[in-house]
Amino acid sequence: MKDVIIATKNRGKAKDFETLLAPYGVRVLTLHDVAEDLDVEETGTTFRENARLKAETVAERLGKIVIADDSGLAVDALDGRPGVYSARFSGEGATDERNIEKLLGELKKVPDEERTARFICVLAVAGPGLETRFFEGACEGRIMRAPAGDNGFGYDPVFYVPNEERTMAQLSPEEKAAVSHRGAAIRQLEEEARGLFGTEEDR
Ligand SMILES: O=c1nc[nH]c2c1ncn2[C@H]1C[C@H](O)[C@@H](COP(=O)(O)OP(=O)(O)OP(=O)(O)O)O1
Ligand SMILES: [Mg+2]
Repeated sequence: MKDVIIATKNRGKAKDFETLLAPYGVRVLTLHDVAEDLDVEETGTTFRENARLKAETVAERLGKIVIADDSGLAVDALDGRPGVYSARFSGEGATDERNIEKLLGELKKVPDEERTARFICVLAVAGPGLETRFFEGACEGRIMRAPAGDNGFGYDPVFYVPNEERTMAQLSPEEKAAVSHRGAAIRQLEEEARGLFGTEEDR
């Protein structure tokens, strides 16, 4: 079985990738499996810069092809915040719960029709002797007034997906894969980088 290395320590993200890559019959490995000690500082100011940092640092360490995901939530009423700072939105020791609390607090006075937002995902693929490539996806939605649903991770419980009439956390993993920013980015990658997960015959 072919291994695909994702340069992440986020287990929720890793689960998303397992669902997304299930059709390819590959095994998903994360930093927990291949380089637990490695902590890449996300010093960039764009998703692309941070995705590059994570992918290239880990690819260099391992001497293998690595995919990194840098993603986040852009809220229109907050001029695109928290954006690249989504994971650190509530400051030192941030958790998904605290980030959601801060977000709902900042949006308290924002009326329903102005609560539009999007999830953004940039994937970077790096490897020895390869020029790093990028693939992007987005998913449009609205920020709820209270969390709903137990699936997924991060801001999923407060991200309402209009077409599904549910929050991201109320979707099954397969349903999320079909509509998410991460799903869109993987489909871009699949289109432009055929062979990365093995040839048709390998599957
Ligand atoms: O599908 C998603 N559903 C809900 N929330 C999401 C999603 N995708 C990104 N997010 C949020 C979580 C975190 O607050 C930030 C990602 O930050 P980001 O630095 O890319 O990931 P991370 O620090 O959790 O793990 P790592 O850097 O090891 O991959 O955006
Ligand atoms: Mg991170």
